[in-house]
Amino acid sequence: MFEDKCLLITGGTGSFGNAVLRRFLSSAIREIRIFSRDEKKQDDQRKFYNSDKLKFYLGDVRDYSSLLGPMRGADFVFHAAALKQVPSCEFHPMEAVKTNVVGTENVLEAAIASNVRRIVCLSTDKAVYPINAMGISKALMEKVMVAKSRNLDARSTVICGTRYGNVMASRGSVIPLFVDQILAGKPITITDPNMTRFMMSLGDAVDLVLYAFEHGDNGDIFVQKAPAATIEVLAKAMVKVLDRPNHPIQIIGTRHGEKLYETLLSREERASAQDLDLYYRVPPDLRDLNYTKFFEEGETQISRSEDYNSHNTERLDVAGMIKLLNSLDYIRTVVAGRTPVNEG
Ligand SMILES: O=c1ccn([C@@H]2O[C@H](COP(=O)(O)OP(=O)(O)O[C@H]3O[C@H](CO)[C@@H](O)[C@H](O)[C@H]3O)[C@@H](O)[C@H]2O)c(=O)[nH]1
Repeated sequence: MFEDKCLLITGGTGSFGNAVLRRFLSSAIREIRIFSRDEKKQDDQRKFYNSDKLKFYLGDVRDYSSLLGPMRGADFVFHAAALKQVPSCEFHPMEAVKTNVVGTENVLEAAIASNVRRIVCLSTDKAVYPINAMGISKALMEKVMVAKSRNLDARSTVICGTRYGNVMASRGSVIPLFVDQILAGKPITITDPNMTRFMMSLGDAVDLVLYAFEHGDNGDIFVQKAPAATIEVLAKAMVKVLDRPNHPIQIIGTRHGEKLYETLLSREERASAQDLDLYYRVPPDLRDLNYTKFFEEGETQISRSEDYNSHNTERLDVAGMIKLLNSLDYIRTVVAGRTPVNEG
């Protein structure tokens, strides 16, 4: 579907943008536009990929006018630009609102005005039952996405979204941290041994977004069914994979804004979601804008439903976690004694 087409990636210098480039640059796509505010990272990308298909646009999603040039003539948009660090959003919540909420509205308005055919917005499991400013701003981003998609004619523009969980071995995340601790001979720091997280690779995340591009209707949100593991299982698997079975483990307690488990689908969403084997598709709430039904009609199906979270999904044991870790390029590189490059 991307043959001879132009794709714009907002936040294109991030881990997701790079994963898309690795997947797409040798395809029949005509042009990939990278939109970001990071001049230095754009320069690095330009040198690293050295491809005529790549075009760079400096700008910020907060600035509507900076989006107009790159949108003109684009067929598809991946909207990946976001503030996604939990602590920084916690301390600067309005910055999260400006980038994640207002920025998304700007991207969608600019895309609609330019007749972009399909837009996929990236969200996170932290947007479901959110407890921190990052998750709250992403939840609102999803609402903006669904509201904007409401009156669109699908023959001109389709806007949909994806949510994914922790990307294994992404920059700054727990797997590279544990590797550094093990290699430096320092104890592995575990927050809470019983805390669970979904385990997805960067490749899974790209597959999910591509699926949304091909199959999404206006307002849909797609979620990948993923296994989960406790942090204790992850730590035990890591010391085995790195062949340090007796490495010390220290429990440090839960960090600020952190949940015991993450949720990919709320109870309501799971009740209405379409099960697509590998994925769930959550259709938009299309109740009429008159609001009457909102107050008068409940749904018994929701009362019987349960959310989809990292506590009740398929649970990996140590052997299963080891297998998954060994499938990551990052881990294979570490085990081979070479300098690893993060998955994202
Ligand atoms: O020293 C540590 C650090 C983390 N963890 C646990 O490991 C899991 C995953 O942690 P991490 O890889 O830091 O991911 P999250 O905190 O879930 O979220 C990270 O990944 C998100 C998605 O990319 C970003 O939005 C967040 O800012 C970033 O903190 C959690 O259960 C943590 O409690 C530990 O046990 N010990």
